[in-house]
Amino acid sequence: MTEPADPLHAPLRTDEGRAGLAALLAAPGRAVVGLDFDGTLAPIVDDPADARAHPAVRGVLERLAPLLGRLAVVTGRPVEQVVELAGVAQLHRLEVRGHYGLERWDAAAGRVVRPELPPGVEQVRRALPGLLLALAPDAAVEDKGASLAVHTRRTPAPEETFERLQAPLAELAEAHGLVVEPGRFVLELRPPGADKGGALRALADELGDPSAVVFVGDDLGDLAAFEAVRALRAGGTPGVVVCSGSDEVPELLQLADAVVEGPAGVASWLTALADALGTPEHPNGAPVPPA
Ligand SMILES: O=P(O)(O)OC[C@H]1O[C@H](O[C@H]2O[C@H](CO)[C@@H](O)[C@H](O)[C@H]2O)[C@H](O)[C@@H](O)[C@@H]1O
Repeated sequence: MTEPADPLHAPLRTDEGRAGLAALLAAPGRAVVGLDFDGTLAPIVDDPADARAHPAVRGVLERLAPLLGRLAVVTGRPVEQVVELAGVAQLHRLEVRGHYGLERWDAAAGRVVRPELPPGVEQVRRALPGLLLALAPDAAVEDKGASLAVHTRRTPAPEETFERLQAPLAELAEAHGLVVEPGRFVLELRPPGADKGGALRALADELGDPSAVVFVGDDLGDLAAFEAVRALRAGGTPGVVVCSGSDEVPELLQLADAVVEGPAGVASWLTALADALGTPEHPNGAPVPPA
């Protein structure tokens, strides 16, 4: 496939999205950019432990972080895991919000800030093996500390197993004060009270009067952030919603201002953004790497 002439603007198909990008380019130092991890920065793989950021991601985050008001990975994973899988441990000014905004990396203190977990997490941890043994013994549990994710991708019938587990896992979660977060062949039982929309709004509030708010995501758990961008737009803050497109979550495609082709497309779009911010109109542009 040939690259579009203007890879930054070409994917945008709405006037609101174009206005959001223009506002970001006009004042990048007051812009917020939030990025999901799995399926957006990292290609989807069968085993969550094998997920790694697309090879171009670390470099482009390094270029963008000093140019933007806030650049953050907003993920359903624990903070430390994403810092490791994205290879961004030393990355100055990159923020990471984990567990759908429940926890955050405090770079200054060098530690993760997280609230005390509700007892329901431990109760579900104990009850889950018995329930899965009866209903879907080949489903895999990813214990994320603050939540338990049940994956069906590696079962012989991923979709069917996912559907079979939906109601019983919702009941189990509810009985212990948790909620179910559905995703790409995953049902995650997690504490209530946080979502990616809240995490994105918190980043915008902390910055104060952002010039633009952008979110890039691929999955149902990103919808709250998509909605937050729309709500901010309704309140007068320009914004852009970008979907990392996949056949697995077609419902997101119509909800975005731009659709790019998975994590490779996201990396190219972010690179085009970094390139645009590195032009003479933006004297604070990215440093030129040594030859
Ligand atoms: O908010 P995210 O950063 O997108 O995290 C959401 C879930 O992503 C992971 O699962 C997904 O990616 C796996 C690795 O590619 C894949 O095997 C799985 O099918 C996907 O659902 C992660 O394992 C979950 O814990 C996250 O909640």
